[in-house]
Amino acid sequence: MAAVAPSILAADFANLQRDVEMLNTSEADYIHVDIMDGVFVPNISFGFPVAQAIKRYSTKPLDFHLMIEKPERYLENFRDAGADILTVHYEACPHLHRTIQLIKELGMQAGVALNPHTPVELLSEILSDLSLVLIMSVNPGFGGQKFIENSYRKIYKLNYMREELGADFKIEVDGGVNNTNARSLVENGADILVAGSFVFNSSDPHATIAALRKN
Ligand SMILES: O=C(CO)[C@@H](O)[C@H](O)COP(=O)(O)O
Repeated sequence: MAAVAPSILAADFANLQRDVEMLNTSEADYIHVDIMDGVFVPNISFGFPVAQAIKRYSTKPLDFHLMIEKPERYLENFRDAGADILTVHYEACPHLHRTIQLIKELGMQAGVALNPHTPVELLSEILSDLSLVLIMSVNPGFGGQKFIENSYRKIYKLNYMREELGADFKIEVDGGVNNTNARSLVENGADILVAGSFVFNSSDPHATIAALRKN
């Protein structure tokens, strides 16, 4: 059984309260919140006021994915905005170990995301410190992109490393996730499926979330 984290990036922002409440009454395990700064990725999503509004209405744990340069500047702000899990990018953190420690000291679960070109082996020295590793299966910045097939291999390798270490971090996959690849992703070791357009563009998001969870 997979956990599902619908990505709020694909919601109708003019009806954000309605869409968050729709997720509250679904089987979603988390709400995935994408923060983009227009520097680390070529897109800007939203900032603290919108994140706080999501928190105000959500009854689900919030899983924040920071696609921003130097995320260590804002860890406390995201804790205050309601993050339960805070994921930073390997590629955006020169002092990743310190950033992870700070996230944990602030009482959040710490995650690290990897861009499609970044090998999972680069995390070997900090895997035991993490609650989550996020494998990007598209280049970050936009919803609705095509799934990158090499992601299966990365998840398989990361799952092998997890077993070797006896570690218990979760493996999350994000980008182009749908009902055609969800089963293979879980078979290769993914625990949490992030899905944006596949959930929000479906005619019955509740049924879509429930079906993804069955993988
Ligand atoms: O982080 C990102 C994109 O950078 C994702 O969370 C997307 O929002 C997923 O959207 P879909 O590919 O599922 O439409």
